[in-house]
Amino acid sequence: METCRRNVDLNGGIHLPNPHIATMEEDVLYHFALGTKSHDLKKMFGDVKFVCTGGSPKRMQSFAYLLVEELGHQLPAGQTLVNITKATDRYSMFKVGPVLSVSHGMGIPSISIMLHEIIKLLSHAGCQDVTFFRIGTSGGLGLTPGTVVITEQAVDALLKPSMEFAILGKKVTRPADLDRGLTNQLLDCAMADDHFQTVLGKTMCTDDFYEGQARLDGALCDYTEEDKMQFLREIYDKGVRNIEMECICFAAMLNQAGLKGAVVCATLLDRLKGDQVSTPHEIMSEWQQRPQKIVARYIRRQLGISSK
Ligand SMILES: O=P(O)(O)O[C@H]1O[C@H](CO)[C@@H](O)[C@H]1O
Ligand SMILES: O=c1cc[nH]c(=O)[nH]1
Repeated sequence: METCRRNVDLNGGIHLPNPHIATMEEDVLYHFALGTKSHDLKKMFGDVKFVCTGGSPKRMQSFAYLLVEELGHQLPAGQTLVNITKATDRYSMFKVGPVLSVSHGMGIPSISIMLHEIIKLLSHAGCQDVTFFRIGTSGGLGLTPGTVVITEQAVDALLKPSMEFAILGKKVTRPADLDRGLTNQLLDCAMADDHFQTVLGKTMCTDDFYEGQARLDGALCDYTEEDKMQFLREIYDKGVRNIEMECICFAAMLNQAGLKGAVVCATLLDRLKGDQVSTPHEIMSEWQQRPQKIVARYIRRQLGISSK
């Protein structure tokens, strides 16, 4: 079942809900160091069908290399993938066939800027039927660390399934629904012989890693351990299975733009058992690859590439 509205322009491409863009002589995508006059966006990006995003520039680079293998993509002899946004250090962006792998930084302001510019980029490029994925990390609730959570509903830090934007000095509330059909198709990409679990759950999005996520180990804290545990148990009882810092904005912006997307995150710890992220780097790096594997399988299926 599809739960999001679809938005296409008369040519079947991505329709921008902002009427002002069509009146502009040039659109500079400042944080990507790209633009409609300086670059042939159609030629560079016209075939994009999937946008995969996550906070860390390096993670998105390694995901791009995973895709090179998974999609059987041929790189010219001796060449490496190019960071398309190398003229700026705000975000990194790699293209592997029809997939863009882009970093979004940490938190809502950072992912919001990236999404504005990537949605405009895809529209300028005339892309059609693009699916978005946030491939991330999170703190789990009551799950074995390393478990992958596919978000069935994004909620804000007050458990609301919508995002409040402050626009022209007023609160504007936008729904943050994700596409149920896509979520279920992703769950179907989890394999019985995966050595990790993949589950569906609500994902809470906060504006802060420490007090915002009920941690006791930030520089500031004026609540007790009992307060913390009561809060975490309460949100667990309401279906929250992981906490991160971008999903509500990702879901609300895509929803508003009529685009479909999914959020797939590895859990790095069980927040019912602690606050510090202290698992050895190699183990965490393997956990971070788990959502990538699920999404890569989905993309392979969509492209009709048989399973290995
Ligand atoms: O999923 P990634 O990009 O790792 O992001 C998660 O990790 C960061 C905090 O460490 C936050 O941005 C949170 O959402
Ligand atoms: O606990 C965690 C771990 C990763 N990312 C978060 O936002 N929280």
